[in-house]
Amino acid sequence: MISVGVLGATGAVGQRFVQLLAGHPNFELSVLTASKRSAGKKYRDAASWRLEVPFPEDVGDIIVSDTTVESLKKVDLVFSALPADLAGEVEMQCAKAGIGVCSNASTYRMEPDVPLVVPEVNADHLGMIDLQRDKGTDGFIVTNPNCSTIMLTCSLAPLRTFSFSDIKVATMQAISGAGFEGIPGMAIFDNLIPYIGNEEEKMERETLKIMGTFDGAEVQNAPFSVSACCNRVPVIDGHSMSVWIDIKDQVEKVEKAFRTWKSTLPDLPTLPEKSVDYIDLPDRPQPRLDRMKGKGMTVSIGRVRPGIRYQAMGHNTIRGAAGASILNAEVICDRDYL
Ligand SMILES: NC(=O)C1=CN([C@@H]2O[C@H](COP(=O)(O)OP(=O)(O)OC[C@H]3O[C@@H](n4cnc5c(N)ncnc54)[C@H](OP(=O)(O)O)[C@@H]3O)[C@@H](O)[C@H]2O)C=CC1
Ligand SMILES: N[C@@H](CC(=O)OP(=O)(O)O)C(=O)O
Repeated sequence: MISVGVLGATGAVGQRFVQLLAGHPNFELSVLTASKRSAGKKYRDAASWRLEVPFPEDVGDIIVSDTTVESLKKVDLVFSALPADLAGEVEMQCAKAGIGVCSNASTYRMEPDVPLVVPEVNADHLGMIDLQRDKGTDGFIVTNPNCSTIMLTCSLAPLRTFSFSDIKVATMQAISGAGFEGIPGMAIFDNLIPYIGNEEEKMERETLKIMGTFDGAEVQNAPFSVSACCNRVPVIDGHSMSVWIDIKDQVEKVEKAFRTWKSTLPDLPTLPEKSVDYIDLPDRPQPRLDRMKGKGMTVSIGRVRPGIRYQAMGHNTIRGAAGASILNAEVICDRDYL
């Protein structure tokens, strides 16, 4: 078993990590960190448990630690669910201390030697870990993308064999994406907020890095353009998006690609049977009905129409955050980087 820690374990993504890691066949949860407000308390008292699944009693007595590298001496790998403005320093200290870091935070995503990985799309970018090691880092930092970017890039994986140059996307994002204390009920109930700070820019730049080619030294960005409009809607979990991609006159072939595409990854505990699932119904995918498909790791696709236009949806704190990071870690172990 590999001993692991979760940074920011009491938050919306942190609780998902704890849920998904409790009982994981390869990772043993041994350290949970949060702010000074929570440090020193038992996890069951520090985390106000807000997920729809029962609290994992086995980890309830772990004493929450301060988020410092000293607290993490007994772990080999940490999953980071820290706010981006706090993640940078401690993640780098961990990597330098020989600990592997799989991070949700946006801090290092665009660094040239940091892999930004959706394993079904660009697992080969993990080769950037060698670049970090060449510079003397004993551990590593591997990041997963912004939650909406993960849904978009998963949906693009089956379309790589087509020729296209322009993608437009309009998102409808769940409120859990802003964290537990992120959006007051009075702001979102009976409403839509047509702005999520920096989200459009992140979707536009991260997609090009993920879909780009890594030659062993650097990533050449993908040669297409992405234009995003991001909206917050009163859904608890599940980011939806309408996508326009300039593939001409090939509706049936695109639909077939969505139905038949399979990733080439080996069997891994968090890899769903279908990373992309095409639903042949006129009013799907819907967050409430489809977000838990593949234990929350499947991106559902529907409504392929001429243009090409289609709809995509996935669970933002599982496929879009904690589950994505755990899958990255499983691939990292499978490739002997840890
Ligand atoms: N929510 C989502 O869908 C996604 C989130 N992310 C990213 O994941 C990260 C976490 O987001 P989310 O879980 O939503 O955020 P939350 O606000 O729900 O949780 C924040 C966590 O960070 C801890 N924390 C806050 N301040 C400090 C501090 N000064 N020192 C140490 N720990 C601190 C909190 O601990 P305490 O309880 O003690 O305050 C809590 O555990 C962010 O970087 C976010 O951008 C990425 C993809 C999707
Ligand atoms: N901004 C996303 C969640 C998030 O935190 O993304 P990022 O990790 O890119 O900041 C949302 O609100 O749904």
